[in-house]
Amino acid sequence: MSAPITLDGWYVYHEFRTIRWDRWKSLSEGEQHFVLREWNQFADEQRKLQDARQGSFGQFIIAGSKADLLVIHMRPTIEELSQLKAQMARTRLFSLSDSTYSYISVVELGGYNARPGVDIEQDEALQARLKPSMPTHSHICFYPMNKRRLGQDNWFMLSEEERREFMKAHGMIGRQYAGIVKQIISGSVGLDDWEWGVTLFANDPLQFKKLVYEMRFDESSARFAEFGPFYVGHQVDDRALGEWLIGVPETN
Ligand code: VOV
Repeated sequence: MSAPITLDGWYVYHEFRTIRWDRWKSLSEGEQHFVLREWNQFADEQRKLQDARQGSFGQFIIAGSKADLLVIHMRPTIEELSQLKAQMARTRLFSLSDSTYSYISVVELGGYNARPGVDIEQDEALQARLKPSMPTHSHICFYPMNKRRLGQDNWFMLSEEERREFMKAHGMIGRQYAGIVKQIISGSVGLDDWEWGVTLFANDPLQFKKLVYEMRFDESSARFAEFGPFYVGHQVDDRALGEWLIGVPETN
């Protein structure tokens, strides 16, 4: 039994934050705008790097009370992610918030995606999947997961053929959501507490529920999947982030 070959791309850093609302509310409006301007400047630098294909960046507001904000960075190295952590820690927005969860992983594709005779580095379509720009869909869903190792349901004891069959059925369900839900699967064995990070993007958050529910009935999930905490939210530009933090007067 040997581990399947994977294609690994950029490292991924999910950082979840909760705002210290008491401290935020104690700032004057001018101070709040200053905090936002500083953050927007940082975000702008990240978007420029993304445009130059040197990394990937997204900012999201998370629903529910597990977190308020999610920032995602992708970079070629772990060191760059640690640099970004320190850079963000130096911003006032991060001084006014606490980390509630973070996740480190690396974008992962099945080895069979490599085309025979084609250099992976020269395969533009593959490179775009291994080093993805942040999808522009309005909504995001993130959760970490494991494949079970329990008695008869031990994913890692299956033969290559069995695993391939399971993943084929899994992929068939996923394909029905082409153009509706985009997935970034990142491997985290040896990097973080779970084996994979699942980051889904869609313009209609109900499609997350439909897809994940459908997959629950598929054998690869029904028998083998174990899940960590789920997060759902929406992607924000700088203006929407500012309005969410400062509060906009209701119009009626
Ligand atoms: C948008 C939907 C979608 C699509 C099209 C899709 C397709 C595919 C394909 C073709 C492949 C095979 C490897 C490769 O070629 O990349 C995978 C691989 C994988 N997936 Fe997936 N997946 C989706 C979506 C999707 C979801 C929603 C989940 C969470 C499962 C659930 O129950 O909540 C998931 C998980 C995974 C995982 C953990 C792996 C790696 C497992 C391993 O052992 O290697 N995935 N996935």
